[in-house]
Amino acid sequence: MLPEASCKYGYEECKATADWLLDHAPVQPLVGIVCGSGLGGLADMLKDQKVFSYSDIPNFPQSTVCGHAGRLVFGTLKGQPCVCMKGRFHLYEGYPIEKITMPIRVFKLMGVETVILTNAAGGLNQDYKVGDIMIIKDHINLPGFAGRNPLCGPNDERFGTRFPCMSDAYDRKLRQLALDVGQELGYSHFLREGVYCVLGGPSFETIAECRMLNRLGADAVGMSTVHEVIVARHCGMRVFALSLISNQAVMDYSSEDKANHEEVLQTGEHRSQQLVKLVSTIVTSVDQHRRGESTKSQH
Ligand SMILES: O=P(O)(O)O[C@@H]1C[C@H](O)[C@@H](CO)O1
Ligand code: HPA
Repeated sequence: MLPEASCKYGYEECKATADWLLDHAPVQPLVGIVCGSGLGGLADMLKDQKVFSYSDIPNFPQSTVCGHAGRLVFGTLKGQPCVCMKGRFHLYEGYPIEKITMPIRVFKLMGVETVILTNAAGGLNQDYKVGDIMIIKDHINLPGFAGRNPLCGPNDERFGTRFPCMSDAYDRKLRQLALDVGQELGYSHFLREGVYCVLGGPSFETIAECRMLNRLGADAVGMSTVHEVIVARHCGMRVFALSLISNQAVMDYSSEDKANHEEVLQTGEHRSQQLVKLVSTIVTSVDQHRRGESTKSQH
């Protein structure tokens, strides 16, 4: 008998949701995008959209956070079929961890091969500025240290192996592609590569916590993404993730700065155009990349 939590958002529920969406969606997506706080504008880049409210999708959780609209958008980007979550779920909303990550498994069951995740994060690295975009090269799953991992519970082999590797979580080729694309677009001066640390939230970090996280090797701190990444890698999807440095984490006792959600949303608005351009160019290049790879493998 399986523990109750693992049955509620298990394979059958994810499959039912994926099948329902595929029945109603205009395209079968190959790329899945998750929009971070204030970054919902990313969904607007899709053409020929079909939009679903989360409340109309069977088994889907509901968004409760300002800056997360709660809509799933299907469409194409230069012919590449995509699905975009305009609104994600966080631990602090009170959802069980397997519910937060359920949409990622739905992506997989719809045929998504590459997942692109975005978030807003506080900058811990003293060289970072507000408005920088950090390509995530690795993460620290701090709740995981205390046993909060979305893969806890019985493992369903239909999704993946019991003990997935995470040292290669963030696809190296996609990271390089993003750096190349960023350079071509003239974004190198605000493009970084670093380590993202997830905390449970919803309270922002204390000064001592920020100092500790920075010493542990984190460049940015946030409240999402890592759980989705773990689930996406478990079921074999390629992952690329970006943090928008929406605020400087407060590291100094003489500082008067205070982290707040309004600033997070504002920075999202300011960088929205460049973020959309960067992600859309990456998505289009992912397709060329994929075609190139499959052409190569045929020879
Ligand atoms: O969904 P993300 O990680 O972008 O949202 C961040 C973390 C909190 O939800 C919120 C704090 O302002 O933004
Ligand atoms: N801390 C945690 N999460 C965040 C922050 C932060 O400073 N900014 C945006 N999301």
